[in-house]
Amino acid sequence: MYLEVKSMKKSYGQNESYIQVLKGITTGVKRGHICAIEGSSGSGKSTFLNCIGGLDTLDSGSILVDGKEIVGLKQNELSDYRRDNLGFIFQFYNLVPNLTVEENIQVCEYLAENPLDMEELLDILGLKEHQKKFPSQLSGGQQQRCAIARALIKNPKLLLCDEPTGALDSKTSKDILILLEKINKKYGTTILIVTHNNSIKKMVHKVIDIKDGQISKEYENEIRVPAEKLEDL
Ligand SMILES: Nc1ncnc2c1ncn2[C@@H]1O[C@H](COP(=O)(O)OP(=O)(O)OP(=O)(O)O)[C@@H](O)[C@H]1O
Repeated sequence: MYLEVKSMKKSYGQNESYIQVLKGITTGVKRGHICAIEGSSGSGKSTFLNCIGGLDTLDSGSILVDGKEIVGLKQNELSDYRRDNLGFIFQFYNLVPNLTVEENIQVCEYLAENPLDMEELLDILGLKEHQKKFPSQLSGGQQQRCAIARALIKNPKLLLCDEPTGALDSKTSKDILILLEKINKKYGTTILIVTHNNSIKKMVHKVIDIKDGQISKEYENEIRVPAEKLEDL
């Protein structure tokens, strides 16, 4: 297993506002797999992803990433972990508005020890002709491709995506999913995708269904549908 989560518990607030969000999640994702995390609104999907990404801390439990325990790391160790291992993609692209596409990606390139080739990445993501543009001059899909390029330039081993197609139309969503599939094949990136969309479940290696802070169902797909063939996105 590339990712191993054991008895993950997480709560927020105190007294009347206390809420136990994750109630002891134990699961794992194999190296190089794409995994969909699904569940109804408020079930704890983003919290689960944020804890794995070191953006939030657990109450108790363990998270092993490539055999390394990340629970209990100090802030600077967590920053190193995120910098060296992780890429993040969110529903809203979080690009820096006064930097061009190229510059938005370069910000992360400088932080990386072994960055991917910028030209190759721009080519794969269909961004070459847009590299000198600012985010406001791009469509939603183009902005998301830029956000993906920014997450990928450092060649992260683990890519965490929170509703990556949540703000996109069906055609653009498919393009983004085809790209994620391509990246997974080409670089062997392990990818976690939080999603509300039932179609995405068909293209992934594994599905984890979270209900009320617990895993209600998890399974591996024996046959995967290529992103290109997905319907109802
Ligand atoms: N920082 C926080 N402080 C207090 N409560 C929080 C915090 N973050 C999340 N929650 C609560 O935890 C619960 C789970 O939230 P989470 O965002 O993980 O759910 P989700 O399954 O990703 O939902 P959605 O699909 O709507 O994004 C919700 O009830 C939410 O209000």
